[in-house]
Amino acid sequence: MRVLVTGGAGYIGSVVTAALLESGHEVTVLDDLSTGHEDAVPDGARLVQASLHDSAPVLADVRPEAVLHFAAKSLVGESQVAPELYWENNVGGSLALLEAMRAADCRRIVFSSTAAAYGEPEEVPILETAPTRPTNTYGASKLAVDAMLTSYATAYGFAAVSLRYFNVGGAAYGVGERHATETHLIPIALQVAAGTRESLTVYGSDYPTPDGTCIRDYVHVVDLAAAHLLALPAPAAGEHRIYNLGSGTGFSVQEMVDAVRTVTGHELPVVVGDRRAGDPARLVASSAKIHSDLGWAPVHTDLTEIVSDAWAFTQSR
Ligand SMILES: NC(=O)c1ccc[n+]([C@@H]2O[C@H](COP(=O)([O-])OP(=O)(O)OC[C@H]3O[C@@H](n4cnc5c(N)ncnc54)[C@H](O)[C@@H]3O)[C@@H](O)[C@H]2O)c1
Ligand SMILES: O=c1ccn([C@@H]2O[C@H](COP(=O)(O)OP(=O)(O)O[C@H]3O[C@H](CO)[C@H](O)[C@H](O)[C@H]3O)[C@@H](O)[C@H]2O)c(=O)[nH]1
Repeated sequence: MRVLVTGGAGYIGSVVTAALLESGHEVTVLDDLSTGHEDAVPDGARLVQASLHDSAPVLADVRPEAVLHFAAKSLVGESQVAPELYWENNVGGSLALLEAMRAADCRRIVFSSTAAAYGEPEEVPILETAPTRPTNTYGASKLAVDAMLTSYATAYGFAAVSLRYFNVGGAAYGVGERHATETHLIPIALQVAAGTRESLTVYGSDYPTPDGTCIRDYVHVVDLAAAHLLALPAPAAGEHRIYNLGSGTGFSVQEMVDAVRTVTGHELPVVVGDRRAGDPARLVASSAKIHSDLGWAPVHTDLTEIVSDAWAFTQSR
């Protein structure tokens, strides 16, 4: 297929671009390089540096058969203090993209949604039918785009899939997580191991979990890429599917610290700090739906493997 990947210079978008190229797809990346890197775009893909807001001429030129839409702002804390950036970029930008698709008669899309759409869960593992009550503007902006896709499927025959990622980790094809502003646990812990940061602050050790630290569901970016390839041709015209993507296993922050110590051999100084506002105690996905519909199952579920692959990337920089 001829595909357009928005956000293909970012962490997940660049890995999925490499996987698409490997499967024989023709890829154009649209990215404004606000948090991405030109050198992360895999060889073989064309980069057009543009914003989602200016995507119409790009769609008219490329005439893609499908769009994979990763481009977004995704810092939870920032979304709370500067919400306009999230409504403007994630919601306004996605609306501009959908309109550009409509004008170019491209009606197939896979969208990066998030576990943050659910907010504090009533039940774990989280099913797609769980209530969606985001606790931050980032999650709310992604949920708004999910709603947009449902209406574009109904009104305009879009074939759409929202993939709700849980915590993505690992690296592949020589690309990995690399942000000027880093908030995610694995890259921060690896910066400490690499000596570019002094210590890791664990946000709270008084949660109602076995070791008192938060539990998350870590999914390897390679498994995530495989899900995108399966999702791309799956929906019929007029259909909007929503799938969770996680490994189905929860690991605590403390277990992650232990894994990073094992993989890197670094003592990893840790400071126990206050809870971070809006962090649920336990987020674990049920990915049963995508398993039964598309046959997806995560393969790289070992925490050590996720951390090792991210560590190899960190060391390669
Ligand atoms: N990393 C995770 O654990 C995680 C979890 C759930 C969902 N997601 C979602 O997955 C997607 C990719 O996340 P990531 O971690 O790779 O982030 P990233 O910041 O590395 O990548 C996002 C890319 O989009 C580009 N971009 C942002 N706004 C743009 C705009 N208006 N026009 C054009 N390009 C723009 C950035 O330059 C960047 O290259 C995001 O939509 C994010 O919300 C990520
Ligand atoms: O320096 C840090 C960074 C994180 N954490 C903890 O580590 C866990 C993971 O935090 P991340 O920031 O790596 O990830 P989040 O769980 O906050 O966020 C992820 O899951 C969200 C769903 O709630 C969204 O999908 C979001 O896009 C995605 O990055 C949390 O318990 C957090 O409190 C620390 O203790 N110290």
